Amino acid sequence: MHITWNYSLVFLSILVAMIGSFTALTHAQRMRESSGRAATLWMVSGSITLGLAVWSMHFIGMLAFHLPIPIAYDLTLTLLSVLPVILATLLGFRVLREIRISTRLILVSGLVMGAGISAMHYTGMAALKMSPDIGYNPLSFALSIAIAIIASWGALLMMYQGEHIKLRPLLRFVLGAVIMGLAISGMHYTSLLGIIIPPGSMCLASGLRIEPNILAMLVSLTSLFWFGGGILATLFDQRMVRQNSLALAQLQAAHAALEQRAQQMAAEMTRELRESKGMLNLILDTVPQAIFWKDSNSVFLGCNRIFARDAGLAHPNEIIGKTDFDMPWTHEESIAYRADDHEVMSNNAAKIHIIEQQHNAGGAHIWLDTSKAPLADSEIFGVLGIYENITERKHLEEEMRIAAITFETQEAILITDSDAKIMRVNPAFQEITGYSKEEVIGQNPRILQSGRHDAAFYQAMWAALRDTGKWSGEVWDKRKNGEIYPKSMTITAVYDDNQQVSNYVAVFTDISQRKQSEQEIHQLAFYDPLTQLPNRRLLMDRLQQAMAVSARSGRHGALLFLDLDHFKIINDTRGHAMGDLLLIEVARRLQTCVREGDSVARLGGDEFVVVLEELSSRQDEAATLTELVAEKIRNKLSQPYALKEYECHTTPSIGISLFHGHLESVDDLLQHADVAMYQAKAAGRNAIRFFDPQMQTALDMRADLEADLRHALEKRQFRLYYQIQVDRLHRPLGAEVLLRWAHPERGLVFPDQFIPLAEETGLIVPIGLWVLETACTQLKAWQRDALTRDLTVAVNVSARQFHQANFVAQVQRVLLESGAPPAQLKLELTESVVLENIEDTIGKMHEIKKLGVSFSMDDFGTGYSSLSQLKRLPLDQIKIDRSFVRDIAFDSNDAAIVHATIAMSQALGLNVIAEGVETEAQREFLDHHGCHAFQGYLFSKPVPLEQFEELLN
Ligand SMILES: Nc1nc2c(ncn2[C@@H]2O[C@H](COP(=O)(O)O[C@H]3[C@@H](O)[C@H](n4cnc5c(=O)[nH]c(N)nc54)O[C@@H]3COP(=O)(O)O)[C@@H](O)[C@H]2O)c(=O)[nH]1
Repeated sequence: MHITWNYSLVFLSILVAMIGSFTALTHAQRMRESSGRAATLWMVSGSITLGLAVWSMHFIGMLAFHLPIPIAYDLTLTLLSVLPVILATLLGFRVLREIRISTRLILVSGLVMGAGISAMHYTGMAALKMSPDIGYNPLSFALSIAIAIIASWGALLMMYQGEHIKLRPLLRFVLGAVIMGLAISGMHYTSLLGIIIPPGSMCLASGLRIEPNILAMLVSLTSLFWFGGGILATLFDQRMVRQNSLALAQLQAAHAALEQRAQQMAAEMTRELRESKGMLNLILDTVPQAIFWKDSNSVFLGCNRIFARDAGLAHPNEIIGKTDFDMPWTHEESIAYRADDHEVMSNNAAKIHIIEQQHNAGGAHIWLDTSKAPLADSEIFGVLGIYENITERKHLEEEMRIAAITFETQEAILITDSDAKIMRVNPAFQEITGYSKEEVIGQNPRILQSGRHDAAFYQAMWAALRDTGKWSGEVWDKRKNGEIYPKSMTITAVYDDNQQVSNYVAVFTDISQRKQSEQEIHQLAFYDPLTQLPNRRLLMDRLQQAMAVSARSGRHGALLFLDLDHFKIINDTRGHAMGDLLLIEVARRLQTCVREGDSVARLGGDEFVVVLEELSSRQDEAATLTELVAEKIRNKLSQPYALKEYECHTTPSIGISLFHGHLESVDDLLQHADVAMYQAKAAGRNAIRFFDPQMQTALDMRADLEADLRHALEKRQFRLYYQIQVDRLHRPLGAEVLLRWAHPERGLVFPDQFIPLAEETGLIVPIGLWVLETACTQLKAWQRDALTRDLTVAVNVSARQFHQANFVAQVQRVLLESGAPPAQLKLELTESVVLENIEDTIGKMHEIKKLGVSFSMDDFGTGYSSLSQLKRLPLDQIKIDRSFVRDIAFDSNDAAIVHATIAMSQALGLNVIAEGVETEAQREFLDHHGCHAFQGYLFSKPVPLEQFEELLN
């Protein structure tokens, strides 16, 4: 079908498209420059404007399109065709609202808008309602759509990415509008160029049928009117915006001026504030206390330098935002601080002088005096704290407290001024001296002097104080009651800052007790507690001194060793208490016998030593003088002793050893005197003997004897001799076994020579047992012979042997083992054996008697046993000592003693036997006076067993 064109309308359509595009783009620009609802309004109006521009261009373009058939437009579709383009533009403009418009956004927006334009066009074409339908050349169809999209992109790129093109914005807008207008109209006419309307086609639309030129004019005018309104609105809005901008600029200028002024004022205020803050900080840092302030949550807001230093911070500002738990003090301390904060804030009341300890940053333990107060304006917003480090003060207080306590000590303290005038005394001083402080303050300490020290003593004291500032020593002073007492004192001079003595402090203790204890200890250590005489230790010391003196002076000295004769018997018979009294009296008498420079000592028991000094340079003279003293002593000690109700007698045996310098040792000297004393004893007691070298020989012999004795038993050197005991008709009653020592060199040694030694060394115990065993074995052997079957055997038992704890068991065992008849065994005990621990003796004797063994009291009359004691002993026989028998015929005393002994034995129902019977006269006397059993050389000496048995035959 042939198509013709009205080119005026074509031109008009393109113009409308461009003007509409321009209007729409200005709206789009306003949209971007506005915000909120205004932007939306511009977006909608721009979309409608572009839609209208496309639609008007299409409509005018279609009026320029002439077909040879009548055509009309379906009104509804024609009107509806505007919607796709409006909607697409809305969508495209919405994209353009973004602040930053990227190329991608432009591509999207252009695509949408191109699609909208195309949609509008082909919808508008459909409004023709051609029959058959209009066909489209596919190439022109595609090209039309491409032109719509590409031209839209071009317009938008020009608008929003065209800043590189050096054009004024308005020109860019115009160019954009031209491109957009070309896009719309290009699309339109490209599409129409490819339109295919077959011949015979008919337009079925029944729309408006108005003169196309008039309609074109109407549409054009309406559109242009719209576009003009739009441009006006844009211009108005721009103007408004410009005015607003101007107003804004003015406002901003005013604001800037105001701000500048404000800044000036702020700077000024800041400067002033800085100055005042600086002053405040200066004040805070100058205050000698630590200051801090916290908010209501106990978070630090600030502090001064002292606090910062205590907290270990380099600068006070570092405290801000920290809490106590960030500080170096302990967790517990932090809790306590926060509790104080809370208390202060909740009570709205200050808390002052909280004395507390804290661990500061250096780890030191310090004392703080803290005060806290609430910080408030309209309400409490924090707490202000201030504290002072009072550690020094605390230490001072502590020292003063200690000093005060020290002053209350047990030691007396006296403080004087530099002139020695008493200023202060403590309670201990008052207690020790008896003076109240009122009595002594203002006085000179010399009121305490006892007078025991001379002026030199005090001069030395003051000299020491002057030279060293100190004196200590022991002083004898006087109490108020006049009692003189020793004290241990230290005086210290106190100096002032100018090194001048300001005070003297004397500290002393009463050492009376100590002195007394020392004295007691000394007494115990060096003196015999019973007699108060020097003991062995002190004697040795004095002896050393005496020898030293002798060495210097060349004069002889003498050592007298005394032993009381038979003291043991007195002790045992009269009791130890009486023995003690005797020893005390002996000591007293001894002291009266010597000069002041001489010494009397007690070695122990009944042994005393006297040391005589400075006798003479000649030995013979010294010996004579010593003998005189010894004689005096012997005489004095031999006088009766009245001990309570008893009268006692004793005599001393005195051994003397002279000394001259250090020729011999102290021990040797003592031993020599001891040996001499034994000589005196051996000489019958109550005697005086000087030590001489022969004595030493005897001593050595004794040592040799002891060595031999120790091996005698094992070497079977002992023998038993038997001495017969007979009745008045000379019939054998039995025998006393007597010990002999058959020594290979010494020959036959008699008991007197070794029994005392055996007693001393304890060897008597095994020896005595051997005697008992041998005697019992013999007794048993004799049972086999009628001649010997009834004989008794008497065995001597020594003290040491008898007092063994197991002596009874020993006898029992020996009897059992030997099979000897106990009734024929007789044990001979001496008085000294019996009287030593008499209770034990009686007990043992009873036990042995129960075994069937009998007892004979040996050497009767030589001891000190009393009748009352004898009565208690379970004796069977009394043996009259040979010393009484010897002179029985000549000595009436001995005769009387023997007579009395026999009578007493008879009275007590005891047998009596006499030993040492050597003559017929003695035998007759004894027999005549009632003693009918005899032992002595008259009948036989002690003989070996074989001779004894021969004797029986
Ligand atoms: N503990 C023990 N002591 C014993 C033992 N054997 C002896 N002794 C004691 O030794 C003392 C001396 O004994 P001894 O030298 O044997 O003298 C005895 C007789 O020989 C002697 N005696 C006897 N008759 C006479 C006499 O007529 N004249 C005279 N001059 N001497 C005589 O007497 C001694 C016996 O004395 P006694 O024992 O008192 O009966 C002696 O005292 C024994 O104690 C022993 O084994 N154990």
